Amino acid sequence: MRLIIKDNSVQVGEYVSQLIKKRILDYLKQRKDNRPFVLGLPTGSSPLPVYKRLVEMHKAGEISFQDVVTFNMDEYVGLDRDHSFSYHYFMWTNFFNHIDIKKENVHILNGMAGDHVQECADYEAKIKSFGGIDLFLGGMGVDGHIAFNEPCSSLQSRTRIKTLTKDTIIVNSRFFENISQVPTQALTVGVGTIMDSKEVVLIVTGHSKAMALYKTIEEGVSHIWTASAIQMHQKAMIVCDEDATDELKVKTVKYFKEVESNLTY
Ligand SMILES: N[C@@H]1[C@@H](O)[C@H](O)[C@@H](COP(=O)(O)O)O[C@@H]1O
Repeated sequence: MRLIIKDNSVQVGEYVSQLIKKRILDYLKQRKDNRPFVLGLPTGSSPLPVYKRLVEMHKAGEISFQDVVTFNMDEYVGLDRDHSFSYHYFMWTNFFNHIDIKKENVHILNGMAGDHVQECADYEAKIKSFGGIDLFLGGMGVDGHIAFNEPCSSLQSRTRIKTLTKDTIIVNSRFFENISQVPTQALTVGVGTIMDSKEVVLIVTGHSKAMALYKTIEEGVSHIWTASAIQMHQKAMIVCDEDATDELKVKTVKYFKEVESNLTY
């Protein structure tokens, strides 16, 4: 696993957006067929600086998303796609409406699906039909969850419905007008779905994520801190800010800074 430590969330956003741009351009340059680049995406406050920079890069003519297919991590159950608190709405407002992605290339779980089991099975099949995800970008909950894989999720889980913990409902209530509006369930890709991606990149910013980052990096793989599963991934990277390293050992921080001073993307 690589750990990239930046001074603040804006620098994290810059690094991750440059990385995504490079991965897409490199892929399209060397591909031998018409298969698009397949990108997994999160919601939340952590990826916002990344979306902002990618939009700027697109507007500056540095990158096109015409040959990119996306799969979002999760969606609340019971919220219509036009609902202003839905992840559909979040993604279109903050990202997709401002780039040249084809509408049919955007995939987000339908939290209003009558048959959740079928919806989730179809989502997994759709990912497979594109040859899997090339890069899954993610965030991390304060309890170390990845997507909506709450503590005690199977580390081999696939896309399914999950009941949210009280902690997650409280933390996510900041996006709603009041806590009673926060849905109690979500559809989410599984830890196994994320682990199947060719590359995983997690954004972790702010002091509130320090314990989760420590558990993910310095302690063992555990279904309690589901992001820790990425210790088992062959190509995983965490990009964090200084505040998120507050619980890490000084020697861990020094080691990763030294390693990264000799590497580029
Ligand atoms: N399901 C999402 C996660 O995918 C996200 O990583 C997490 C952290 O969000 P934030 O980046 O706002 O801290 O929140 C939610 O629970």
